[in-house]
Amino acid sequence: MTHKLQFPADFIWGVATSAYQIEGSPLADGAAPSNWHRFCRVPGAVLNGDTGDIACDHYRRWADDVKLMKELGLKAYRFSIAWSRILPNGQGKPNEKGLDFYRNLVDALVANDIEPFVTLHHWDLPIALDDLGGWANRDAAHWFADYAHLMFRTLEGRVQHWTTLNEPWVIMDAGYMHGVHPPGLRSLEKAPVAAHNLLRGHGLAVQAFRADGKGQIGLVVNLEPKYAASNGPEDAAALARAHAYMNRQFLDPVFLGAYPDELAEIFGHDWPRFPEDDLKLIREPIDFLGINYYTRSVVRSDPTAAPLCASPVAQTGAEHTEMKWEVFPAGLKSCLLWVKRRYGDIPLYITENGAAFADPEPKNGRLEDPRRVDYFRTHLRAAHEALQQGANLKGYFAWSLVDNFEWSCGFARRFGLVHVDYATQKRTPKDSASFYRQVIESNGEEI
Ligand SMILES: OC[C@@H]1[C@@H](O)[C@H](O)[C@@H](O)c2[nH]c(CCc3ccccc3)c[n+]21
Repeated sequence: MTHKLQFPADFIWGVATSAYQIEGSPLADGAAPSNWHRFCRVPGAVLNGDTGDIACDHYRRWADDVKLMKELGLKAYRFSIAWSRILPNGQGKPNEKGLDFYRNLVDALVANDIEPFVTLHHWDLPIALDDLGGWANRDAAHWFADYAHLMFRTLEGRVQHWTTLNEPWVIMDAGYMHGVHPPGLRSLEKAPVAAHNLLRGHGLAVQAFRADGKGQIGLVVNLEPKYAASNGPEDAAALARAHAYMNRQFLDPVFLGAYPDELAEIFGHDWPRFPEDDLKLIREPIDFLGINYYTRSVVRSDPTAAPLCASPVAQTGAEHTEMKWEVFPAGLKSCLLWVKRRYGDIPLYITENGAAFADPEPKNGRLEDPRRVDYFRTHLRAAHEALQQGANLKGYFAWSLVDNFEWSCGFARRFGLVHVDYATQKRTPKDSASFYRQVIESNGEEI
């Protein structure tokens, strides 16, 4: 049964990808290795020892992939730029062939009336910078701002929507707290420093954009609404810590100019003293916020799970994706409304939303993925409800255009609207791609 949902006339419908997950050719045309190129080679770091060496071969197949986006009726395409193609040493002399790749991609998108939404950094840091301490080095903020400034000038006038960072929380939590992403650290001392430098880099890049960028600039965060496992005070306190650590840690400084108090409690004596001027820089106003939403979590107090002392409670009765994430569309609506209540009426984009399911193989050029169709349907309805209740939602980007390299899960998790046969690189649109094309054509009426 479809509902007649009305989205705003200028609502932007797109899909999202990221450089390391789809491009392949990591060392082509003067590019230097990234931290992920090296991390994939650490035994055990990635399932099945998969790497992004080929991925979806998008670096070579980009023109056909833009044609595919056109066929899918997409109005916008969110992608990231590989810093290590642009500045192989992370800083200094630009690599013209690296710049050419993104100039050509953006020109092809614009020629096909597909709006480019550019993410400057989606986790793949040049190894030269990783070797200088990466985001734990206070200079990282300046390396990032210089790279951003170069991209603003290079793509000036062709790109109207920029975002600085994709999910600084994941860079900090996975890379510096749990060591499951590069640089593979488990350091209570370095994690908050890295988070802070990510935010400083964001602030400096926004300042550089204000100086001579064109268009709009924002930040992309992952939000995961937290629900207490019980009404008890311990679970309420655990909820507050988990919510502060994942959802407020980056948005409070950007929009309110201060870190959540819970972070000092969580990190204890490892929580640094940050200069007031840093917080002023981080608060440089942005034009929009990108929200990546996938699931919620139910948390309980767990004194054995230091430093957060909050652990997730499995929702055994609920539907889950292949990532073991609960399917919980209501969480998307609550996220959007929470941001408006807490931070004001900043324009919002859902910059990622999607699901990995155990898809069948394509048959006669078709692939039935009813669970993914249902995931998109229920989440688009939730987004529409948020709109009706006042969310300043401007657009939606499905994750992802194609099956791709899912970080530590390698190619074993498929999020694509389009199936990729990695042996042949053949693309096959799934039923969810047809569903999404109808959603776009009807501007949300056919959901
Ligand atoms: O896991 C699916 C996608 C990734 O492929 C994207 O690169 C990344 O932006 C992204 N973020 C999230 C939600 C946050 C998260 C990241 C990693 C692991 C668990 C949760 C899900 N995803």
